[in-house]
Amino acid sequence: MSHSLQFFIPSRAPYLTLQKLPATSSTRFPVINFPIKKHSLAITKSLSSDLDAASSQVLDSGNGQTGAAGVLSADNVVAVPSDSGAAAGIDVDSVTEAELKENGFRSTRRTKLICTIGPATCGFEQLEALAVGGMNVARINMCHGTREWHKMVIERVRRLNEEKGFAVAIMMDTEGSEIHMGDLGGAASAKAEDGEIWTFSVRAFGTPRPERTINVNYDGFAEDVKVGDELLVDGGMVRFEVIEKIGPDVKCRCTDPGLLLPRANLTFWRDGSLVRERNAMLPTISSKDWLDIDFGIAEGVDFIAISFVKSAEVINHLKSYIAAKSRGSDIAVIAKIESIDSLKNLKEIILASDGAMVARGDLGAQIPLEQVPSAQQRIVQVCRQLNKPVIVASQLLDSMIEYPTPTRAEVADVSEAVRQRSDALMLSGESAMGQYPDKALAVLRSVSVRIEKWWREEKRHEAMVLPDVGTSFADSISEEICISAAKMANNLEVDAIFVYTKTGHMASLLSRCRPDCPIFAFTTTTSVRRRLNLQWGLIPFRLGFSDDMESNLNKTFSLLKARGMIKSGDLVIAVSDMLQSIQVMNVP
Ligand SMILES: Nc1ncnc2c1ncn2[C@@H]1O[C@H](COP(=O)(O)OP(=O)(O)OP(=O)(O)O)[C@@H](O)[C@H]1O
Ligand SMILES: CC(=O)C(=O)O
Ligand SMILES: [K+]
Ligand SMILES: [Mg+2]
Repeated sequence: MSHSLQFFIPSRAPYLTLQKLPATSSTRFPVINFPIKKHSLAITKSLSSDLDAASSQVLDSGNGQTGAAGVLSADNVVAVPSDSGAAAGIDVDSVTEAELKENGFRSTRRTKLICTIGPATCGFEQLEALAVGGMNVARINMCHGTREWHKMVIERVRRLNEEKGFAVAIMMDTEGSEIHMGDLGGAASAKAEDGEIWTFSVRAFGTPRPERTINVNYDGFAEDVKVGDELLVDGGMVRFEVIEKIGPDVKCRCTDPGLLLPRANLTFWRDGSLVRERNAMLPTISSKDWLDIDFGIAEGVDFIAISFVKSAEVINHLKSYIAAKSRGSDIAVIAKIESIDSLKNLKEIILASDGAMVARGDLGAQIPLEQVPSAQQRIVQVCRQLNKPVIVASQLLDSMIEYPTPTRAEVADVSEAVRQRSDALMLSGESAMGQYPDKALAVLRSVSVRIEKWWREEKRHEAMVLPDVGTSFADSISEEICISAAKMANNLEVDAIFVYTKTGHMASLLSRCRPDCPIFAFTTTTSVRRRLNLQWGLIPFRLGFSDDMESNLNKTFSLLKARGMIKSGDLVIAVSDMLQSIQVMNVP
């Protein structure tokens, strides 16, 4: 039985027709017992076949989606030659593969994990252990380390991806030009004791650094502070009171002792509020940041995270700079929300960006700590509504820098970020210089999987209204398709949603709906695949596909079945951004 429906489409989209799928589709992919079979609609965009039909037949899967029971060791990871055997051209990391085989679709982790790379994790084997443990994105912080060191880390992550089939993305995080201390002349830390007098100065001190002296990067420092001000290091980890100013030198008495770390952030407070005199005029992107950004573009990093964003203009400026400098490449810009100004201009900053980070470390030094949780919730919500990935960062498992188990409060904090359905969680010091980077990652992984499962079982999804984010009618169609597909997936309890997407946009629209099942995102380039690895619920694969959905599905089914990653009878919903349709089918 073949039906054809003609729909009147307004003249703004004359190329759209709405038709029923040919009977062959449902014959090939029988949708047993589901009325949807008979009403499977396809909205066909006839100008869509710009696909490279000859694109490669390689299939890569996402990495490290380890389930609750999915304990995998590094030696499980095998590089599969891409020209081997029946399932020709499959190249897949064994972490995802083993997980799908052993635990099925439902147990895959939806929340993505970011690890800051530092001295504790920069070796090839250490990076590999993180990838096996579920790292989706490796972050390098330009506040620390040399150019050579950053280059080495990028090369190692790349090699890991090439040799083992991972899709670990690289995020470069700029230093920004807020006020911070110097690098302590090479010392790892310095201890400030109660009542000690320290000198903070814009003067650069020689080596060895004189006792109890700290260099400050902001020229206006001595002019802007006043006697009686409170000086907070890293948002209050150590506190000083300003007692005297002598030219460029500011003498301070330690009132809350603690460890000073290299390049720690400095804020000063007067009468209970943050002082932002001329430092409010500091550029968001310093001259050093621009050099780092050039380096990031040249190295082809996947994300550039901009520290201390104050307005949307700086994001727009950077995006056009990247577009001019790196024609064709698509580096995503992540706005770090860590200042009062960024909270004030939140919506427009997020609209201009490709994603945002709740950078709670510095944010907690700029607003009262008790306001950080509500700010986090607001940022996560705005990002979800505007369809931008959001990262919750800093101090998630801070005690694990020193101890092998987290505190109960830390587990509760991680759970809350997962329950808010943020896209990604980030480790900072825990993975950069802590003693238990793998254990910290394992805690993020197991808490994520557990809380996601609990939340699905409870079916306590916030009924979030997802506003239109696109600007064209075609965009609205994509959004409606994704919202409907996600809803159908929940109601029909399907095993997975498949999305065929060249730019990744349809995949992100599906991710925004936070459906109960995982989303297999098939895309043609490794760079889009890596970028999708930041987004909630997406398992990104690279696959050469054509504009013929039936052959794409056939190919995908046989490739995945040959690897044991799906099986006959699994119920799947498929959407694509070429043929705009929703298909429901059992795997043949
Ligand atoms: N590349 C590196 N080399 C040495 N130490 C590093 C490196 N990256 C991070 N660290 C250490 O890990 C700690 C936490 O890392 P993190 O990236 O959170 O830095 P941060 O200084 O707190 O700045 P930010 O506000 O940008 O996050 C740092 O304070 C530093 O001691
Ligand atoms: C990550 C970061 O920059 C912060 O929390 O301040
Ligand atoms: K930074
Ligand atoms: Mg910060």
